[in-house]
Amino acid sequence: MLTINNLQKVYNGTTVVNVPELSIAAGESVGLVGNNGAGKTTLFRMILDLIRPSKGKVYSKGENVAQQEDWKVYTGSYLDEGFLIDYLTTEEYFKFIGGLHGLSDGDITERLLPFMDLFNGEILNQRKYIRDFSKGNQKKIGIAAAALSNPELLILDEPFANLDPSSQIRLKHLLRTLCEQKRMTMLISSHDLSHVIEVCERILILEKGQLVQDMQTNENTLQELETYFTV
Ligand SMILES: Nc1ncnc2c1ncn2[C@@H]1O[C@H](COP(=O)(O)OP(=O)(O)OP(=O)(O)O)[C@@H](O)[C@H]1O
Repeated sequence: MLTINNLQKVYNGTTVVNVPELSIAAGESVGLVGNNGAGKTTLFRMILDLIRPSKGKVYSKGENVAQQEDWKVYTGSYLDEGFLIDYLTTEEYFKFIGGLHGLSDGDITERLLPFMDLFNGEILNQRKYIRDFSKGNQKKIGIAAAALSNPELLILDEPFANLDPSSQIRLKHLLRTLCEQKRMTMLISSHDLSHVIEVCERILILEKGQLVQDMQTNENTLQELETYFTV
């Protein structure tokens, strides 16, 4: 599904991402972990062609994301509030995103049903603009919009951050369901080691822009990660 070749990003003479090679197969759920400034968001931004690499290429289903457009149809993503449209209500925003994918109002309502637990009665029919929601609720809106089209590839940057504990647990179950039932390929970054290993079958550790570990999740992974990050 995704292939990265010799990818580098350099800012002011400092290499902040340097990934010689990475392949993510269709249907895989991959968690990206790493300390602040490790380069997770920069890597996601290059995968989504939001910033251009200093060197190297990202291929989605064999297509260079910087040169072609087809990948946009089957890719859902939410990195930050910049993905939202602040002056719309939630309903208007979902309708806008759904419209890009040819979804009817009925389709949108149906696609949002699995999110109702996560929404906790605070997202729909609130008669307020997206800019007036809390950071956590904005994140819920963004994640739901990213998943609305049932994308083959879903990319989320720190989906658990800013969510209360109940919402984190609901989101964890929801993401697992999307992986298992829809066979979505998922790439998520997280500072929450226990949540990310419960959602993802493969974990990548990024340190100073380099992928230093690539492991399949098993019963020892949490302990291994905790040991790794204990300095
Ligand atoms: N536009 C930019 N100009 C200069 N340096 C940048 C820019 N964007 C990111 N960086 C630097 O690149 C490095 C990687 O940042 P990035 O945000 O990708 O890390 P991260 O792993 O997502 O961090 P966090 O966990 O804190 O969100 C950091 O040192 C950051 O300061």
